[in-house]
Amino acid sequence: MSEQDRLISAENRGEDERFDRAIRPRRLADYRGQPEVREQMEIFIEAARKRGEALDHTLIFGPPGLGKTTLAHIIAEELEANLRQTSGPVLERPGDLAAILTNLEPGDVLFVDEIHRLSPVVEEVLYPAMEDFQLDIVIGEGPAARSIKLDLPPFTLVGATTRAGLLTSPLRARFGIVQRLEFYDEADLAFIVNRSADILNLPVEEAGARQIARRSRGTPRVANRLLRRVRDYAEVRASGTVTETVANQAMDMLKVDPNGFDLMDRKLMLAIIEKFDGGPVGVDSLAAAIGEERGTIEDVIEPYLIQQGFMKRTARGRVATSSAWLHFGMKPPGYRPGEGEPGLFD
Ligand SMILES: Nc1ncnc2c1ncn2[C@@H]1O[C@H](COP(=O)(O)OP(=O)(O)OP(=O)(O)O)[C@@H](O)[C@H]1O
Ligand SMILES: [Mg+2]
Repeated sequence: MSEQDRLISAENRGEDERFDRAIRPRRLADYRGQPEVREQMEIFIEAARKRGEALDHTLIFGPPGLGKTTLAHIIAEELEANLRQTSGPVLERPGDLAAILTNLEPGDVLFVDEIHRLSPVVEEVLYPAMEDFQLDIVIGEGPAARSIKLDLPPFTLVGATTRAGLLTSPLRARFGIVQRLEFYDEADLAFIVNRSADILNLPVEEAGARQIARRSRGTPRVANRLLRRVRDYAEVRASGTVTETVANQAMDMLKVDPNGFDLMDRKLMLAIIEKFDGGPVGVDSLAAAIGEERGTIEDVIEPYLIQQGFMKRTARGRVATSSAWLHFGMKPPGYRPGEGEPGLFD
């Protein structure tokens, strides 16, 4: 199964985007969960507004589908500022960034998605722009080349990344506000499912919403995607209402298990257990063993498994925890009866 086909992949694609526009929260008050992030941003935004200044540059990081893009849009909305949007890989040359910067209005929010993928020459242009609202740029080539300095209006750079670790330290140091998004708990995901269902005019029973929330890998995008598939099932195989039974049947059919693990999660855990005796195994060997890219393992698959305690990252590599062995009905190495599920191997 490729990343494209992965039902609970947190990647964003076509159908999602249309649906996204309808259900994406637009104000901080509708941004569910992430209480610390919300409280801090409320204060920073209000303070900036009161002073009539641009908000400090803000870096948002966390695994895919947790709400980085959503939060960037909300920040602009709450500041009543224009949002200009671009991304690291799109800005190929310094001139691409210079063109955007010189068109900014005072107080604008410039959202740079995948900011860890900026090329070094483009990043150089960003440093003085962020720090002093100045643009240093070389025009022309050879002997005719000259360097010019331009003043920029005060603006807010909002950067988003799934990999804070890949940011260069000079870039990281230029963000006054750094927010890390966490996986969502079941109650928040159930709330998000109910809100989306309302917008879709889809009747969902509380227990049905709970089941979807439970199997969403802690990720709002996954919750919304599962809701859409469960809706299909409810309309074709049932009366159209998402009850607990309908939700469970639909998700069993989709092979999303009660922990929210899908085929990729299971493949990864099983590879560590069966091919590497439970680990530790280096991420590159693991990537080769399951035919996945290292980046996909690091960004998309393992953060949730680690957060749920099914996998560990150690200095010597990835390790499957006893929860992972037990999940597959296998006996973890060094397992003593009485730990984990009682009686299973007695
Ligand atoms: N806090 C939230 N409350 C309600 N819905 C949310 C929240 N965060 C995200 N969502 C929903 O989840 C979807 C995915 O969020 P978003 O696109 O912002 O994720 P992302 O972190 O930018 O992902 P990626 O890394 O793939 O760019 C959005 O369409 C939005 O509807
Ligand atoms: Mg995004």
